[in-house]
Amino acid sequence: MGLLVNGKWQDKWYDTDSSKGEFQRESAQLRNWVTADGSAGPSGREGFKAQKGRYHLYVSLACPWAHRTLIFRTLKGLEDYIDVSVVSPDMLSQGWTFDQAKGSSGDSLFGYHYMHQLYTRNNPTYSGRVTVPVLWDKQQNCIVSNESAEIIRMFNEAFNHLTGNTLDFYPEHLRKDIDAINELVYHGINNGVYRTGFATTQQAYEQAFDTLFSALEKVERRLAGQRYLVGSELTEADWRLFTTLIRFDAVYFGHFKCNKRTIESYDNLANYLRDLYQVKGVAETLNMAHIKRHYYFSHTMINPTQVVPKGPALDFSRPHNRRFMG
Ligand SMILES: N[C@@H](CCC(=O)N[C@@H](CS)C(=O)NCC(=O)O)C(=O)O
Repeated sequence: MGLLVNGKWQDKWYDTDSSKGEFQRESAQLRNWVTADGSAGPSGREGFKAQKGRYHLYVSLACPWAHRTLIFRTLKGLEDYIDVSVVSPDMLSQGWTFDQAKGSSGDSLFGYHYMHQLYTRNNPTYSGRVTVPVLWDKQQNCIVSNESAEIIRMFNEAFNHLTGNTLDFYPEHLRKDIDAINELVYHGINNGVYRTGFATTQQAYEQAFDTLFSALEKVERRLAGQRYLVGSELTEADWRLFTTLIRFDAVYFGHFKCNKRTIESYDNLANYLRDLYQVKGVAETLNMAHIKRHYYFSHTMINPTQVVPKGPALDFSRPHNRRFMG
């Protein structure tokens, strides 16, 4: 695990000394947008027009942020438009690798060994963490974006005129509600599990833990009266929550010490999770072996033996009770 400093790779764990043991996530730096006509998006520069075969998505199947982009690629029918390379679940001294002997598909564009090579191809003096997902532009030979929250918005609409798929997970009339629930879910839950698991003082851990479970309990109550987070329509807010929930009992509960309750023990959350998992195409985006291997094997400061647990037994294909809800 490490980062680039002026284009040079350094093997370094997160610094929590200067923040009283708190894990602070670095903001994504590469923020251009693919748009239908190539005009600039909400940030970054213009010149990234939606075209078949032009963009390549780099993901880890273990990573909840990358998982969002894979789900959107599937739900928006983009498989033939955007191809994918998958890194190995092990993220050790060189960061993400394309080790085919260890579960990676290989880097199908450049045959690189390491993800950091892609970042320095984009910018030879890059400084920052080398994260997935990454959306790459084959035409301009550069990174479009390394921010999953924005990549899913691009997938949601930029290619509609090419694919004819007009499913909308960020509809105009629900945007305010979606933005509001995203805030709670991001800080409390998506990033909350990391803040809990990567805390290096008791106080930072307990604070993150309490924030996490209070957010989960809020969501549990909300889901008592409605099928999805903002009502009866399935939106991006649900998919953003889903990728954390699906990893929770297998990884965050034990490895990140998020162990007040399992998701299985919350009636609404457990049924809701199965409901989302059973949406057509979604189960195929889940790779529990990569998930467990990544966290337990890569975070050697949390789990120095690198032993990966066999359990728990989980079955997300069991029936759920949410079909007839409003
Ligand atoms: N803001 C980014 C965060 C992505 C992220 O943190 N990905 C993790 C994998 S789960 C990563 O690549 N971490 C490597 C590191 O922090 O060095 C996004 O949502 O796209």
